[in-house]
Parts: sequence; structure tokens; C-alpha cells
Amino acid sequence: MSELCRKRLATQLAEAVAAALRADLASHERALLVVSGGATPVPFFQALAERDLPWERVQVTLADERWVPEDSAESNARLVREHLLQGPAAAATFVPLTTADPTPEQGAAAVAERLEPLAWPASAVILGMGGDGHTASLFPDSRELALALTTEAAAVAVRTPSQPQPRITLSADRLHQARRHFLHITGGDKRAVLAQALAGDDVRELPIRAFLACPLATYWAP
Ligand SMILES: O=C1O[C@H](COP(=O)(O)O)[C@@H](O)[C@H](O)[C@H]1O
Repeated sequence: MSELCRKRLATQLAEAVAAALRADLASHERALLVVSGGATPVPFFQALAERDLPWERVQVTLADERWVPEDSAESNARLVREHLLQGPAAAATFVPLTTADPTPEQGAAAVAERLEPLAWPASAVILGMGGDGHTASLFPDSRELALALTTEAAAVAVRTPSQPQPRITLSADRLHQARRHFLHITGGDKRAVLAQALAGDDVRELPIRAFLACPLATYWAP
């Protein structure tokens, strides 16, 4: 049953995101979509790829990325290429968040430069959330959490003791600027974390709280 629910959820989210892109493309030449990685978005990517959109006018980037090669099983870019940029959606412009530099600290400036020409503010940001309340790569134990929550820079390199790889994340400021925000989560554990986040206000404890103050269309299924 939960598999069917998650599929329906992904379809409904894809319809809402496609509508957002269509609305912005009616008045702008290009529209930017910011997606998250992890396991949850796969059926959403597949459903969105099937939408009838002028994909050649759509730009796609990531909310965050592990600093790994694109062919790594851990790469969010690989996930986007394999599940979203398929069929007509392959005509979209995809801007990944990694470079050939050995560390995200060395690559962050080049990534920021690559992001600048995109059609900001993004039409939509689809956030995920981990069981620790992280979203994008804003983790409770990231050394650069305070920086990522306050900087006006587009992207921040982050080191997180709980995570095996260094990462790069869009800053909270850049994510906040989007015209629409969606949260895509599944399962009872994440519902409980969201309920906990809604009941408090310390962003450093549960970074998802940074996005609860403005409209956050929440898509949840068991
Ligand atoms: O590490 C990450 O995790 C979150 C949630 O992933 P999920 O597998 O639990 O869906 C994701 O939003 C983020 O982009 C990703 O880098």
C-alpha cells in the first residue's frame, strides 16, 4: 500500500512542479528548478520527466551534493541524469554542483560562478529531509551550518562529522529566494521529525526549521 501511496504522491508533486514551471515560463524565457537527492525523489523524477513541458527552456540544479565523482552511486547528479533527464526532459540544462577539484572548498567558487547565470530566483525548490532534520546539506552537526544559514553566497562547502563525504550545499538564502518551496518526505519516522520541527524553533537542532516560516507545500505519504 505504501508503495502505491508514494507513487501517487510523486505524481501529484510532479503535477504541481510542472504547473509552477509552466506558470513561470509563460512570462520568462527560462525557469530554474532546484531538486534534492537521496532515495525519496526517484519516483518524483520519473513522474516529472513524463510531463509535457518546453524542457529546452528549463534549467535544473541540485540543492546539495556529495563531493564524489558523477559516476559514484552516492552522486545526486547521477540520480538526476538517470531518472529526471530522460526522454524529452533530456533537453533541460542541468548544472551539477561538483568540479574536478579534490575538495569542495577548492571547487566552491567555480560552482558559484557556474550557478550565477541561471534564472534565479528558482521557480521551485523541492527539499528533502533526513531523519536528523537536515535538509539540502544543512546538517545539525555541519561545521559550516551557521555560515550556510547566513551567507549571501550561492553555495557553501560543508564538512559534517556524521557524513562520510564532504559536501556542497546551496545556501539557505539562495534556497529561500525561490518562488515556491516543496517538502517531499515519506514514512512515519520523517513525519515525526517534521512534527518535532514544527513544535520548536532552534534551527541548529533541526535545520529544516529554516524553511518552515514561509509557505512550504508538504508532500508526505506513509
Ligand atoms: O543526504 C541527503 O539526504 C536528504 C534526504 O534523503 P533521503 O534518502 O532520506 O530521501 C536529501 O534531501 C539530500 O538532498 C541528500 O543529499
